[in-house]
Amino acid sequence: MDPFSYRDGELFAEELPVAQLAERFGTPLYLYSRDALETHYHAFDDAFGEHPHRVCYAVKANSNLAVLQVLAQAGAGFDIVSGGELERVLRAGGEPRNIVFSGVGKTAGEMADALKVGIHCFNVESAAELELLNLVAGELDRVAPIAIRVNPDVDAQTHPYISTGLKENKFGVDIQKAPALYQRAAELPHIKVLGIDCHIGSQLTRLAPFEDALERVLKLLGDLQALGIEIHHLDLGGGLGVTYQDEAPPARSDYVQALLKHIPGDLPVHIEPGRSIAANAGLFITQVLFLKPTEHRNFAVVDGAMNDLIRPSLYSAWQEIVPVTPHDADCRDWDIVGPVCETGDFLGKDRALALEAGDYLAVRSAGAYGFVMASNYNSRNRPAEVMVDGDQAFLVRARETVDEQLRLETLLP
Ligand SMILES: Cc1ncc(COP(=O)(O)O)c(C=O)c1O
Ligand SMILES: N[C@@H](CCCC[NH3+])C(=O)O
Repeated sequence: MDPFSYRDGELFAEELPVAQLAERFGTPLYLYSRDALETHYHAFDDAFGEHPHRVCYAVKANSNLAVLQVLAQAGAGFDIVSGGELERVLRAGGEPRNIVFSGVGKTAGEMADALKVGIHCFNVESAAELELLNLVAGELDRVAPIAIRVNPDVDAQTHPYISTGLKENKFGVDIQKAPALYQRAAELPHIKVLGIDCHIGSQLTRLAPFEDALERVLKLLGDLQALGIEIHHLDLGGGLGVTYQDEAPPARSDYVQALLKHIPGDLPVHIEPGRSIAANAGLFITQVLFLKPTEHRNFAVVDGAMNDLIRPSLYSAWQEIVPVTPHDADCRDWDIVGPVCETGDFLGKDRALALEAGDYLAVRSAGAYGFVMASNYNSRNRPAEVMVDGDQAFLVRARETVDEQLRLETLLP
């Protein structure tokens, strides 16, 4: 069920009118639905049935502490890519034994912190990282549990910036070279081989690339077994797409079933979904400041900008923009643009809307890769974040202030 739907001509977030929330918390504003986060997580979790698994939410998609708390309480594991994300998960009540650590550039300090709290697994992305992890674990007198992230060289058929499983991408270890690295790992005294890891990209809307990658991972599994290297889980990454416009990605349960049908026996499976849990659990709310029709284009200048939500500018991503309180003003095609001094600062182009200054607009599917990619460009304060739970709303991140932006800077003596 869509947590954001119209009732009596007004957009609601769960049981609350969005316009009321915009008045109460100000704009620009991110709104999240607790129910949607839980529903999306459970759709993955339930689809595994009795099959041993972990659904490790990819924290990078939306790392607000309250979002992590909701998912931790629902039983989620977490996929992290930095020491900052580790700290967030721990503060939100996530269990270290359900954390996997991905990323091509883990530092020795980040490795040590993750080892000390006892995370489940490091997803190692290079030979050099493996050697450093062995050293760091040795200094702490621990053994680091690892999977090697392999790059299977499959085309994820997604935007080139978010495709990760091609030979030319920086991620993972060439799957052909993985057996040798596993043999090296097996020799290292402070490394324990646990699994094989693979993540081929984001916003995938077809099952075929996932199945192609899995086929290659299963071939590697056989090769490793023949070498006497035991594998205790497969981590198949994240990447399931969502509907922004007219994409029709597979249902979460069909995706899990499609993977499970190839898995031998009850070999545990991990997945790392981010977008498919968070994107459609969030809205970005902005207010029209000025209407500026010109001979060439009609601009609606809003108070939200590329620094708040960068996906349209960065990837030419299309996200639906809807009126919070639709009315009968004259309908035309508007470019919804922000106050930032960049031509690329837009949230949407050519959107047929009936607009007046002061209207609130909602950008849909904004719960993933929204706030987390926000910046202070043009010295703009980052927006507030609110979690809606039924008929209650909680401010889960206050709107930033200029003082907070300037706190770390000093004038020269
Ligand atoms: C290693 C890894 N796991 C999981 C994810 C989450 O991807 P998505 O949000 O597309 O599910 C990403 C991002 O693409 C990633 O790099
Ligand atoms: N930030 C990207 C997704 C990146 C995926 C990270 N591995 C987006 O908004 O679509």
